Amino acid sequence: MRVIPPSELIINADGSVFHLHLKPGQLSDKIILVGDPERVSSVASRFDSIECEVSNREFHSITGSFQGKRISVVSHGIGTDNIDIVLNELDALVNIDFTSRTVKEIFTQLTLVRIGTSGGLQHFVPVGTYVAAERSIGFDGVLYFYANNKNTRDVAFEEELLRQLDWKISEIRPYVVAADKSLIEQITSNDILKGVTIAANGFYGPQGRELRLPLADPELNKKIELFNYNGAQITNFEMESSSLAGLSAMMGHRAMTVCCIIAGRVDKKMNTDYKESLPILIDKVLNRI
Ligand SMILES: O=P(O)(O)O[C@H]1O[C@H](CO)[C@@H](O)[C@H]1O
Ligand SMILES: O=c1cc[nH]c(=O)[nH]1
Repeated sequence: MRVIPPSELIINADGSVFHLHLKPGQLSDKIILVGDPERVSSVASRFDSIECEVSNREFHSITGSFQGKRISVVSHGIGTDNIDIVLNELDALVNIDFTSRTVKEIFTQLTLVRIGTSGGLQHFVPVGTYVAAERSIGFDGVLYFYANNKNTRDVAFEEELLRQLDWKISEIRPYVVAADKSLIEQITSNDILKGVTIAANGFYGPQGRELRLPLADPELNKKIELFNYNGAQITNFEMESSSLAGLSAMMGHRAMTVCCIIAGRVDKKMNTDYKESLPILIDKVLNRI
């Protein structure tokens, strides 16, 4: 059996995992992920009891009980690269024996729902809408570093994307992955829109925002808005759903992202008071996970 060396799976002196500072046993198999460390407290404020709370860098975790369900809420910060850290460490906490440093014989499946904020890309996705990423388009490259990533990707969708967007940023090839189908059904019910979400590798240029630096392809967002693949249109921008869905599928976990639209990129509207509309989405997810 392969023993994973200390430099590859880094375990802190207190027995916790390197970045998250969580110890095996402190994590539930039902996990709510959020970007903002403060949002962790907002989710946990609805818990009936708190079992543990741990914080390191942007990673803030609370495990507790909500209406008889043991749930962990973990913040991941911003970006798909952070998801690589969080997913690998969450998976290690349940599927690797920290004493023997070997992969456990019995697999534990995690259910992960990311609750985020997002920019809307269609008139039918105005500020205030809740959108689940049934499919994600990754502008990042995280998935490409893992073997057999092609088995998880929708290559036909990717090729159509390159064609319809007349893709000019040749140094990057966007990839397409699906969220867990059964989890999408469980969480969306009939009051959350199922969409196609772009996980951009930045908030400004990669989402078509031009401040001082000109864009490599100023027409890209227009083409994104017009894209249509067998009736599916691209609904929104955020920054993590692709690597979350892709890595989870490769590891055998159930994962999805649901976002509250706070920026209307088509009609240029912005809701800076989104901290009002997120609690409603948090309650929906807590009740359905
Ligand atoms: O509100 P969160 O969960 O952080 O999600 C969105 O907001 C951040 C950018 O402002 C990115 O992380 C993006 O994915
Ligand atoms: O426009 C937006 C709003 C929130 N998060 C994003 O990534 N983009």
